[in-house]
Amino acid sequence: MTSPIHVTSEIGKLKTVMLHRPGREIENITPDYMERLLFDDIPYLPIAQEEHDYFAQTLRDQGIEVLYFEKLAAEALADENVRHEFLDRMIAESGYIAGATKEALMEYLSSMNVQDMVNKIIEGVRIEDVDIKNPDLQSVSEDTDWPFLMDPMPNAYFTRDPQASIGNGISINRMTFKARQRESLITEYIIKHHPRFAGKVPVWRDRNHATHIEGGDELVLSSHVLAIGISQRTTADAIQDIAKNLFKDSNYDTIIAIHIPHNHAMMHLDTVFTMINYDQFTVHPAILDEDGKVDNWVLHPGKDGDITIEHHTNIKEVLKKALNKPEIDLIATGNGDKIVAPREQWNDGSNTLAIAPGEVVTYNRNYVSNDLLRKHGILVHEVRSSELSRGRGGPRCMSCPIVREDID
Ligand SMILES: NC(=[NH2+])NCCC[C@H](N)C(=O)O
Repeated sequence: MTSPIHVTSEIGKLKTVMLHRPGREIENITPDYMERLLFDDIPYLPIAQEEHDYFAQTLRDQGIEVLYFEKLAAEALADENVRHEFLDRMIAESGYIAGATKEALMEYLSSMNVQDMVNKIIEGVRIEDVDIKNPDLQSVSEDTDWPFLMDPMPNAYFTRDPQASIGNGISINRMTFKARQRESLITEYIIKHHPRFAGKVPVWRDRNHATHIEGGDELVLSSHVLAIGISQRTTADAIQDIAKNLFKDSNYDTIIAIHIPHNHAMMHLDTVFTMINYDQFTVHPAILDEDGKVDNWVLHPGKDGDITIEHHTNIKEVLKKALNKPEIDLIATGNGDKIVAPREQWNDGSNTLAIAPGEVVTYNRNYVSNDLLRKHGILVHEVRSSELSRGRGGPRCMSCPIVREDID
């Protein structure tokens, strides 16, 4: 059976992509909840939506099919039994396994049409939204300083992270912070129950794990090579685990695990390193030492399902070998300037979305990095970025490729 997912590189011509249009969840951020919700500021929703529509249109203008996460979710939940099971699990993961609050949430959400229900779950449910008829101890003793029964998911517009398309399959990710963990439950239902995907997509690793991995760390460099960040969000043991499955069941035989600083500004590998052409990458100089080196480990299949691991520091040499290229061009964010590089990286200057080899979508605010990309022969489509960038994610974070043309 042919899989509806096909992604064998970071750069092959993008054919289908999944986005989420930011909704009212963004208006459920306040200064007190910002940190817990992984935001540094509060975007102005109408402009964020305009900017997002502009991003989606930029992709459509290049002939790319744009699917929406929230729409796929509603379609996947069309069947009443599936919807009931989903609500049960979503409410449980939001903190209510049984009891009066759970029943009230069940009743409130199931009374809506499916799309409104999905949107409401992403938006977050406030205490006063539901009527708890027969209060129990949990419902009366809840922390009333926290206004939500179900937390908002303001990071949902970063569709890169809850899952990652790899070859013909997908990894459905156990995410690190509570603020994002329920996003991949929605992915699980899309993959299991949406007619486009159901029964057709191998799952390389599901979300039933204690170890974490996020799509921003999972880079598909070719039809058999991946780079995965060891980062604030992705643990070494999760990489080893997905490696085991991929080496057994897919064409992937090489994983370059790259160690990056564990902090909020560089939470994923794709905030500091992205592939933009057969032999060109963006890189934030802060991940490299003075000699341009960074700790990385190359994983290959060994004997009897084992994995071999080699330690390296010269990332250029590792990439040349893995991709079979005589040279690799690493393009420094903000041209490596002491001020410009961290400023533009903060606003996702390294977070480029390649839509074809040598053709990328970037935020317009990172003009130094954008000009440099052009000097290196890259075709750059700039998109608006005043509000979207406040969530600390750029065009790569805001998109989950579903189909790309092969490059090799
Ligand atoms: N692939 C990425 N770099 N995604 C960025 C996600 C940003 C989001 N605020 C978070 O902290 O999770």
